[in-house]
Amino acid sequence: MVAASLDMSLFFGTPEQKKEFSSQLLQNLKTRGVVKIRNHSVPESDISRLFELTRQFFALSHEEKMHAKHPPHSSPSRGYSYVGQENISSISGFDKGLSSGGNVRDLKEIYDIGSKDGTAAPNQWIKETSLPGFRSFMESFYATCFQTELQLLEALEVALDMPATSLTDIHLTAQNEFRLLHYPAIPTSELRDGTATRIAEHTDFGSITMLFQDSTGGLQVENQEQLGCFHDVSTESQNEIILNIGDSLQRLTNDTFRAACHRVTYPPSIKADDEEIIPERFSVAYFAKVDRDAFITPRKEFISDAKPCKYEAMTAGEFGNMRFAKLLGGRS
Ligand SMILES: O=C(O)CCC(=O)C(=O)O
Ligand SMILES: [Fe+2]
Repeated sequence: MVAASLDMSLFFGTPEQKKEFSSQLLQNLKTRGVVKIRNHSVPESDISRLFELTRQFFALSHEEKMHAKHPPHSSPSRGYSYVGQENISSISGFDKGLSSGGNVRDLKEIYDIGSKDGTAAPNQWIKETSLPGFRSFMESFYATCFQTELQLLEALEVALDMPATSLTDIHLTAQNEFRLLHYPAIPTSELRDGTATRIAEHTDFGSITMLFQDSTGGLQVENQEQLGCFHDVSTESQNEIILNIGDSLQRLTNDTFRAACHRVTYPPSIKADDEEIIPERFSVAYFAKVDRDAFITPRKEFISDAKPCKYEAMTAGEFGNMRFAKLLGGRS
C-alpha cells in the first residue's frame, strides 16, 4: 500500500474544499498511518536551503559539531548526538504497553533544536564561523513550520468535528522539536544481523510530525489496517511533507486514530543479501508538541459509554519527561 499524496491548496480554497482536504487527511492517517502533502505553506526555496545546510552541517568536522554537543541530561534533546549516542529502540513500543525493542543500535547522527524562546532546555549552537547563516536560517525555518503546523491542526479540528481552535489553542507556545538527521553510507552487512538499523521502530510522541526526506528511501510505516505490516514511504519530491501523528494526539482523541509505528531501514531497491553500500540519507523531522502545561487526557467529545476514557490525566510536559527519561537511559 502506498502513502497517498494530498493537495493542500484545497485547504486554502472554498469551505467545501477545506472540508474535503481535512477529511481525506484524517482518513489516510487512520488507515495508512501516514500521508504526503504537497502545495503546503512551506516555500520550496526554504526546503532546498534546509537540505543544503543540513548536508553542510553534517559534513563539518567532529570537533565543530561537538561545539554544540547534546548536554548529558538535556530533556528534551538539544544539540548534536554522534552515531551510536541515541538508540531509539529504548522507547520502541513505549505508549503501546509493549516491551522495548531491545538493544538495537541506530546508525544515525542527529542535531536537535527547540524553540528559541523555549524554557525547557536551551538550544546548542555551533560557532557562527563554522557555518555562517545556519542558526538564523534554522530559527526562521522553525517559525515557518509552526505556521504550517497550525494549519494542519486546524484541518484535523475540522475533520474530527472538534470545536474551532481547540487543538491550535494548546499549541500556542510552540515548544516543538526540530531534528536534522544524517544516516551515513554503510555496507548492507552492517544491518544484516539485526543488532543495528538506521532508526528502530518507534512512534513519535508529540501531536503531529512533519517530515522532509531526500530521495534515498528506507522510511517504512506500519499499515494501520494490518498491524505488523510495514510499507515503504517513498518521496516524489523533497518538497512533500510526510505527516504522521504522535502519541499525544492518539491520547487526546482517545484512540480515534493511532500514532503509526515507523522506522528507517534498507531502501526498497537494496536487499539484505546484496553486497552493496547503502547510500547516505538525510531527513528533517519537525515534531509539533502540545504546550507543556496543557493536558493530553482524552477530550470529552471522544468519550462515550461505548468508548470509555483510556488514558489517565497527564500534562504534555509530564508525558514528555517520562519519555525522555527512557530515551536518556538508552544513550551512551
Ligand atoms: O529519518 C526519517 O525519515 C525518520 C526519522 C524519525 O522517525 C524520527 O526522528 O522520529
Ligand atoms: Fe519518528
